[in-house]
Parts: sequence; C-alpha cells; structure tokens
Amino acid sequence: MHTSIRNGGQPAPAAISAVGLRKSYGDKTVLDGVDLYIPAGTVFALLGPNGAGKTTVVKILSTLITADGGQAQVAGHDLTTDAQGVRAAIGVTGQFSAVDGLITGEENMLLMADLHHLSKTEGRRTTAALLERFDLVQAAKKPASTYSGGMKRRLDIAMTLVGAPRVIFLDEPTTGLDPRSRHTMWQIIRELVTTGTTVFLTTQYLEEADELADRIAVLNNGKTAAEGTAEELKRLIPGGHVRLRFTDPAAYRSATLTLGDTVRDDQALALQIPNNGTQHELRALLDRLDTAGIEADELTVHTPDLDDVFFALTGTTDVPNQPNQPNQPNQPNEPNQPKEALR
Ligand SMILES: Nc1ncnc2c1ncn2[C@@H]1O[C@H](COP(=O)(O)OP(=O)(O)OP(=O)(O)O)[C@@H](O)[C@H]1O
Repeated sequence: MHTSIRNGGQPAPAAISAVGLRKSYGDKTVLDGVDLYIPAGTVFALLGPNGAGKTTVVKILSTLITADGGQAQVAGHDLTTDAQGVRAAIGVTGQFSAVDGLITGEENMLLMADLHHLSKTEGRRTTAALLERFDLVQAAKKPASTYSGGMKRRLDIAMTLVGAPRVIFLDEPTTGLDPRSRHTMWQIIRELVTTGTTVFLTTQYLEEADELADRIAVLNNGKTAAEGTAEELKRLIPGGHVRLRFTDPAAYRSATLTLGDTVRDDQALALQIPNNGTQHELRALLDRLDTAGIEADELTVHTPDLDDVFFALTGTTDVPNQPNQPNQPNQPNEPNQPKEALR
C-alpha cells in the first residue's frame, strides 16, 4: 500500500490509490489513465464537467463495474484480486440510492442490518442510534417515499453506515438539495471524517469541494487535469492579487508611484497589485513597501476562486451548477425551511 508522510512524520496510509485507470464505452474513451492517491481519514472531491467520468470512477472503485486497464487499491484491498474485500470495507451512496420507498426508514435500516448479518439486538441498537444521529427518529415509522430529498439522503447515508465502512463514496450527495439540507449534509460529511472514515465525493458544486475537501481533483478529457488542495488549485491560474488600503492620501499617492503596475481605486484609497499570494511574492511586495517607508492600513490577499480554476482547467462553457440554481431536479423541501442566499 502507498503511504505519504504528513503530520510531523506520521505515515498516512492510502485509503484509495489508483494508477492508470482506463475505461471506454465503444470507441468513446471515458477514462484515459486516471491516477489517485487519497490518504485515510480525509475528504477527497472529484470535480469535472457533465460526462467527465466522475460516476464511472466511483463505479470502478466500488467494484460496480470493472476498468479496462490500470490498478487500484481501496482500504488495502486490490480491486481485481480482492473485490470482495473492497466491498466489505466500503459504502456507496448517491445517484444509485439504496433507499426503498415502499417501506419505512426504520425498515430500510433493519434490512441493511440483516444484509450485514448483525444480530436482531445489534441491528435494532445500530438502527436506533443512526436514526437518532441523522435526525430521523420522528420519520422512522413513515414510508421512505414520503421523505424530503434531504431526509432520503440522510437515510441513505445512515443505511450505508450500518456496515461501518472505512471508505464511503458519495456521488453528488447534495445535488437537488436546498441550502439548509446541503449544509446539514456538509456537517454529516465533516463528522464522518472525524471518526477516521475516508470520504470520496463527486460534486458539481465548486463551493462544496472548497468547503469540504482536503484535496480536489479536476477530471477533464479522461485525465486528472489538476490535483491539490483548493488553495493549491487556485494558485495554478493567474488572477491573484493583493489589495492595499490606505487612510493617509499621501501614503496612497506614494504607494501608487512606488508600485507602478497597479489598479487604482482613488475613492477608496486602495490599490490592487498582481500577486500570486505565495510567501515569496508577498515578501517581495512588503520589502518594496518597507524600503519606500510606506505603511498600508490594510492588506488582503485575493486568490482566484474554484470557478476560475474549473473554467481554466476544463476549458468548458458547461457551467457547473451553483447552489440555489433553479434548474435542479425537483425534490420536496424540508418542512419550514428558511430560504437563505448563498454567494
Ligand atoms: N453504460 C454506459 N454505456 C455507454 N456510455 C456510458 C455508460 N456509462 C457512462 N457512459 C458515458 O461515459 C461518460 C461519463 O459518464 P459519467 O456518468 O461517469 O460522467 P459524470 O462525470 O459522472 O457526469 P455527470 O456529472 O453528468 O453525472 C458519459 O459520456 C456517459 O454518457
């Protein structure tokens, strides 16, 4: 198994590693050599335009389909030689939800407990604990078909957790959810990793990847176009700048003359200077200000956001969805939910 060194020399075992994953349908190449390395206990987000192959990656890693080429290990089990071991260690939720609408939430949970061969007592105990944890106690005796979109997603994740998976795949876990349900889901995902679970997430929401993921990969043309933390990805593309604000007009004028290549806001006494926000470039800017004896009252670093990164890397005009966009699949709302504005 791969390992990486982090946290002061502690080796971080890979929960998922893949090299050269390939998949084609007919003459259409969907995955053209995808490499992944995901340390245990982290959230990883796979981003990509529609049809980029995100679900295909999830299906391969969760053994639902086989790759045409490449190798992968999940939770220490090889995908080709120990698919059973992979299946026993993972949970999958998302576009292919396991929730049966005809039976109640509690019955769905108990069915899952049976599938995992838990004893009757253990099954009931686990079910009760998870229904409580996911705020589904009141709805437990109602048919799952009556649940809102957010409740169904929560039930789906609760069902997945019955088997205590070490790696969980969430395929677009918040698509179609309203802002409040989305934030609840984010909280659930954050809590999952605190218990050591590794979360592999696909999402169309750049904000979601930014919020949740330790590392993000952008899939494009069958390959990972870039991989890194949100901050690393944002630094890959130009557009970063430092904004200096002054209260003393003389200091502002002096900075304008000293720094040259700036965008001026004379009313706000603010200057925008191209800067990628790295320690090196920031220090160079501060040195120039110090040498000229100029003191700014406020300094803020602006990096491009993930939208900029996504467009630059994928060259797509296929705008990824943002939360609150109207063209979402219809889902019943959670009762009495306040509408909140995001972004
Ligand atoms: N069983 C299949 N047979 C033929 N083509 C397929 C099959 N499954 C997926 N594809 C094609 O493979 C490509 C990748 O599909 P996939 O569902 O992995 O994309 P995605 O990135 O998850 O997209 P989305 O964000 O729209 O869900 C698409 O062009 C899709 O049409």
